[in-house]
Amino acid sequence: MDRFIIRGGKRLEGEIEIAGAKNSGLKLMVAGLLCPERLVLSNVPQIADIRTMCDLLQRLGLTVEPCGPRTLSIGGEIASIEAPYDVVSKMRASILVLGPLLARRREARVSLPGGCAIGTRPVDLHLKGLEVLGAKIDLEGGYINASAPDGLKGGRIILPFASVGATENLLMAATLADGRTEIVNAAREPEIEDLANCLNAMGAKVTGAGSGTLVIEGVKALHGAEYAVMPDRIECGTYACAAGITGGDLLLVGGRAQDLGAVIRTLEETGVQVIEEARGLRVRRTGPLRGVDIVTEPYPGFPTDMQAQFMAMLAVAEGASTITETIFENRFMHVPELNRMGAQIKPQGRSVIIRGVERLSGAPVMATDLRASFSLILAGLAAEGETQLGDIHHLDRGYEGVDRKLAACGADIERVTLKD
Ligand SMILES: CC(=O)N[C@H]1[C@@H](OP(=O)(O)OP(=O)(O)OC[C@H]2O[C@@H](n3ccc(=O)[nH]c3=O)[C@H](O)[C@@H]2O)O[C@H](CO)[C@@H](O)[C@@H]1O
Ligand SMILES: C=C(OP(=O)(O)O)C(=O)O
Repeated sequence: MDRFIIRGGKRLEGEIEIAGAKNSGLKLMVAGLLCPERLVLSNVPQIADIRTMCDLLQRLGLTVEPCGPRTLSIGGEIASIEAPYDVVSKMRASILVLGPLLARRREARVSLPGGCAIGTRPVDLHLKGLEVLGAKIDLEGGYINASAPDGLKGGRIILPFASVGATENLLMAATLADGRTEIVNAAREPEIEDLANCLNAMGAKVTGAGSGTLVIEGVKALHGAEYAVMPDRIECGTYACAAGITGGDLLLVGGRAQDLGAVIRTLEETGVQVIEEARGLRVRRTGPLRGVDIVTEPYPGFPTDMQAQFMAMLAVAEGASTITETIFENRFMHVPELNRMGAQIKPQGRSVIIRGVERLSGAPVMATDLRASFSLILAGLAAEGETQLGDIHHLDRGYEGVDRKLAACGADIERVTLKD
């Protein structure tokens, strides 16, 4: 079991290369199911979730091969329509194979993903939307059995909540449906636009990405394409918090302000400067950190995936802050761990009240999910003394080379492997 040992108190300065987005790359890989020709994806991050998706696509019969630095070639025929429990339980994004399998093979058997550390995370909106497109769905033995013997038919789907995953599943399914599909109240996250652009490069007819209403004119077949995964806006926001909490100065190479509006506004409110440069975003802090109030919302609001990282930063800001989490019902698992490091954070229902403290102190802490893990690293970077972070497999799911990237900018962090 690996863990990180962080000795805090170092100011970060230098450059960090932002990787391709986990939350886009995974979906673009799934799009490879929509045609037998090669989909060549570049700027794919080197993280555990991408390896899990390689495994799942291979189990479905596709060939997934590296063909250059950070480049994957995906192709071949679907040989199995079953996404088994052991993969889906590792990574919830596996549910996204449901729509493409139905579109291509007219049947699919996908394990129900179940909840995780941040919430119950049902998939009812995915299933209801596929029913509008003509699929018949049965749940049995923990599996979704779906079929559309006459093929999927275009339809008008109104999502009661702008779910990212449901939008992506339905969008992919609709590309090969017969006729026109409209997805109303579609999610507007930049990753949806990335997926729509990739699907269009494969011959799909998708318009309206980013507007809240997606219109998809079904086509008979898609073809191979080459596409570059967008930069990871959450990784970029996370390292921006590392500059903020350490009073540092980082150039986040490849970071794009266009995807980070609410995050940048909030950084500036806390006293962290963000400057767009030709190669990316420069983030620095020279004055004090100030408390702010944050409410997580669907894009273009403040992202839930940045909530834990801001909480670490606000734990050492001047004055009081509040954070209200509206997307997931249980995304405060990092609170007790931050409090063990000396933070003063009080949960109250869906909100927390944070009273900024002058300093945190290093402690052994455990990660509970991906972003919570990084909030503990951020706290460790600012704390006095040594922080030991265990359970870092959560972090490996979505962040590439954390110790390498941080150490290159002056952090005292090492990854150690403990023998049992
Ligand atoms: C792999 C990936 O891209 N993950 C992201 C994706 O997750 P994911 O696609 O799971 O997020 P959703 O937008 O679907 O979920 C948001 C909320 O809607 C609820 N819901 C969702 C679907 C459904 O059928 N029924 C239902 O009730 C969920 O339980 C959750 O409370 O978007 C989230 C919200 O920006 C991000 O935090 C995740 O990092
Ligand atoms: C919640 C996240 O991912 P997932 O949906 O894969 O659990 C995340 O990226 O913060």
